[in-house]
Amino acid sequence: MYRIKALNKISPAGLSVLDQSRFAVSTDVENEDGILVRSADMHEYVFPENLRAIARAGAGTNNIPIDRCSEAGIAVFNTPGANANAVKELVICAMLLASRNVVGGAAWVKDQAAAGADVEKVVEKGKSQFVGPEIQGKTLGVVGLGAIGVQVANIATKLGMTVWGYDPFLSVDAALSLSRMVQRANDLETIYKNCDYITLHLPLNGDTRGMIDASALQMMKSGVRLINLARGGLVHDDDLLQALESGKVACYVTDFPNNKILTGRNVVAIPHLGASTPESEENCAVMAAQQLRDYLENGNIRNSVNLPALEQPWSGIARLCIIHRNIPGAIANITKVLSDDNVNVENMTNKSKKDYAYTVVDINAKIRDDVVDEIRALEGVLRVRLLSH
Ligand SMILES: NC(=O)C1=CN([C@@H]2O[C@H](COP(=O)(O)OP(=O)(O)OC[C@H]3O[C@@H](n4cnc5c(N)ncnc54)[C@H](O)[C@@H]3O)[C@@H](O)[C@H]2O)C=CC1
Ligand SMILES: O=C(O)CCC(=O)C(=O)O
Repeated sequence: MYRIKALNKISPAGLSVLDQSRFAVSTDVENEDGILVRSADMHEYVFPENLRAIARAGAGTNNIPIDRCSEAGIAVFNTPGANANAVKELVICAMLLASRNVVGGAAWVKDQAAAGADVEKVVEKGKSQFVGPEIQGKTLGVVGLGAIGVQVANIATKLGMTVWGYDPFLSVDAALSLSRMVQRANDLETIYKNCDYITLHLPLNGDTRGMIDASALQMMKSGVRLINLARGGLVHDDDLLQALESGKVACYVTDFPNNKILTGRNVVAIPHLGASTPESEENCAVMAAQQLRDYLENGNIRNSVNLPALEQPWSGIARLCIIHRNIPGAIANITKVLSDDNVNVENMTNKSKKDYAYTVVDINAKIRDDVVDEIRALEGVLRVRLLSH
């Protein structure tokens, strides 16, 4: 029985992937084998000895200490694309909210009613203060052309916008999905200087933290509208507050409000609702649970952010799953331990991702615990699991 801890509310459709006869899922299980998580901050999380995998039902993994997981031989999964449509739809909404001051207008109407005014009369008099431009004919800059950015860029062309996209690491899949109407920018400056609307769709990491700072804002068009449904940390709050105050930024719509940014003028704050649709929550939960199950039961890896993709059909009665450093001699050392003990390898796959590698070995005979321990003790080996079929 595998023990799975859910650190956030996970859609029941996802939980149903984990058959109750083999998986015990709860919020308070101890020494868990796997974790299902959405946005819970895991940076201070103490890993129990048994923990083998963390599945993030969502895209961003900045809430998970990836390096610490890798060193502990814990696979981290996410669910690329599973919530992209939900975010795309909210970005369209955000662009309109950034333009038409629906939020300000709606609050004003309620205030009028509360103050005893005849609302039908005052709306016609007062509405001019909420005038805002159309998005058709304007220029949109999309920073990050992954699962979400591509969808946003493509649909914006259909809304009559001129669209620029920037992504220095554009994947082949994303390039193939991107509309030919979207112009590729070679640098951020092109986006900053040319766009009336800028929307962020890239991960928060050491390179991107605080990228929207005074120097970036200075390059932008006066009255630019900034949409951030990616992560709050991409923006330097103090610099943005100044730009809002001066009117350089006409509106900032964020899915990641904090107390500081909420003090700014023309800030539309959404409580992290980008992926909060039943469809997206279900997609993410199902995908995360399937990946977690396949890893725990079969050692297969799909959509891991710290380990290579590897899927091997079973061809023996037992399977060794070895996470190790990506160093010369690692595979030779493993096969030597096996051959010294007369263990015949039926099938074997090795894949690497940056500093880490993963080797799956199928064998058709029982293997002694001390042989597994010998592999565990090899230089660079981080985690060994023995699965049976
Ligand atoms: N508000 C919400 O509820 C949600 C927010 N997100 C956020 O949106 C981000 C993007 O999500 P997806 O599109 O699904 O991820 P993705 O991984 O498919 O796309 C991210 C893209 O950003 C690009 N990128 C990386 N560094 C870059 C840089 N320095 N400059 C420009 N592009 C760069 C990558 O090459 C990749 O194409 C996530 O990392 C997450 O932080 C994602 C889903 C829901
Ligand atoms: O689970 C959620 O609601 C957060 C989604 C998100 O931010 C992500 O997928 O990166």
